[in-house]
Amino acid sequence: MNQPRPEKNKTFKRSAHFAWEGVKTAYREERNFRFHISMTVIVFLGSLAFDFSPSDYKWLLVAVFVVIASEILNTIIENLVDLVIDEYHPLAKKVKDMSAGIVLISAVFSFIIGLLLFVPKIMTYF
Ligand SMILES: Nc1ncnc2c1ncn2[C@@H]1O[C@H](COP(=O)(O)OP(=O)(O)OP(=O)(O)O)[C@@H](O)[C@H]1O
Repeated sequence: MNQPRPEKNKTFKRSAHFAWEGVKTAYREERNFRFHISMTVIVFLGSLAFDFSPSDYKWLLVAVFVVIASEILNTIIENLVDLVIDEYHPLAKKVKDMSAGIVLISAVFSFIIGLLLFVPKIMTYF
């Protein structure tokens, strides 16, 4: 398992390549990440049915990126905990639960933004 540490990325292109690899890994391995990406697509397609202003789209982007970024952060923390310890430990539980809490809080934030954006637009149809 012990392999020499890979060389540090020397170019922006190489760094971007490995960063993209990380995003692809999160997509492949994390069901919740795929769920949030699907929700993002649905929300943006849904927004086309309404008269969204540039400011509305700005908030939509913030809501979407907050959830996706916190999902990646949660995945990083879970993997790091598993790397350090593979048996039950109360601290590992604390760290993983708090990490999941980040996702929960950002999902609630995004849900509220979604309600504030979509509900008034939907109401105009009634
Ligand atoms: N090493 C550990 N020691 C103590 N509790 C743990 C440990 N690993 C996981 N847990 C508990 O199990 C829960 C689920 O952990 P797990 O790593 O399976 O995350 P997950 O359910 O796969 O999360 P996600 O759905 O975000 O991928 C944690 O929130 C924590 O309460």
